[in-house]
Amino acid sequence: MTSLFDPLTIGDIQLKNRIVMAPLTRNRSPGAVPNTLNAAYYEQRASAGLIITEGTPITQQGQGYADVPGLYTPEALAGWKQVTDGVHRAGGKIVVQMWHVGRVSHDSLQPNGGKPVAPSAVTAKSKTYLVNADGSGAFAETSEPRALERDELAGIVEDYRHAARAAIDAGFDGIEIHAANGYLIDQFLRGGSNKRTDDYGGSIENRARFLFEVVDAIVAEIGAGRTAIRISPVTPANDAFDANPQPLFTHVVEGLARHALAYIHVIEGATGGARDHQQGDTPFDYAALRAAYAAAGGKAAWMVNNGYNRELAIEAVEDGKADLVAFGKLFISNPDLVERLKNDTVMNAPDVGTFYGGGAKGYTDYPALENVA
Ligand SMILES: C=C(C(=O)O)c1ccccc1
Repeated sequence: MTSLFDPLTIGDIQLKNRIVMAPLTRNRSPGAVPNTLNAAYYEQRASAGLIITEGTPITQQGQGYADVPGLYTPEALAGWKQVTDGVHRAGGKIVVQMWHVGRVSHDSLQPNGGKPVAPSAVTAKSKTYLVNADGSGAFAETSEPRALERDELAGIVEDYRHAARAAIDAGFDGIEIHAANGYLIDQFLRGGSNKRTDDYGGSIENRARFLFEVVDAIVAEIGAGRTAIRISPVTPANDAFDANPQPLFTHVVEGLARHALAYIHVIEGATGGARDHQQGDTPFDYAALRAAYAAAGGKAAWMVNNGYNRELAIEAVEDGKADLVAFGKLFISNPDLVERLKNDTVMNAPDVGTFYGGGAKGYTDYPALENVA
């Protein structure tokens, strides 16, 4: 029987276990440049089978929150090289989550203070995180976006391709395309945010077109075995909504089956919330989604996330419902989570007040077991 603690090869990447550090925004990279504190934080967690970095914007246009690390300047790429070197020295594997926030942004973060971009000029009922002149951080209403012109889309696909190449050159073992949580790619997918009347809007096929163009470009650049994707079929995060998610995401995974990707990462339910959250008339059927992916020839590892504890995670892998389980908050407060799960030991409780912004407090100062008196 397969165990959560067994090794696994996903695409071109060999993992020592099936426990994944989920992408976690922490807003601790001023100037969008990863720093030595970030490197220490990730290195502390290198016992994970796989680390997925926090969301990392591919361009300034794709930046929606203050002090998140980018993937688009030489300084940031040098900073990421520090991170990947440290994780590899500690025996870990790490992929970067490539992020374009679309409408979930603020004019003050955009090039020349312009409007954020989106499939349509529909403002997200959401907030983003800004850092004030005095260094204090605060959440602010997202700005009204402008609709992307059709002839701008190829340029953004090129930005994803270019960033994927830069990520591999910075030492990452692969990349995860952020297609979840109401950000740009998800905005194209969902009917609530995509009101386009061209061939990128309307039908499910049209709304998924941009996603597949991004996936195809990245696979062509770095190979399918280093490419993965995160989706969130029913999350309401960042005002994401679609009235009929099952056929929409069935079409998405059937299209993804064309490539031998490393993994498919699925957020079950509302991100950070109820696992049984529902959008549309019927509960979402995750088993049917995976079955549709397999029926279309998909062979990538299946990663699940949201609200998993030790028991649920062990059961999901043993029952064959998942190949990998991603943990978020538990990895924030337990750098040695793998050991704690393996030995079923006590866990450090996460300090919600230090999730976003700040320094070492609530970031690199959580004790590992050997440091617990
Ligand atoms: C990248 C994020 C996501 O995927 O939801 C995020 C951004 C800000 C705060 C929490 C999470």
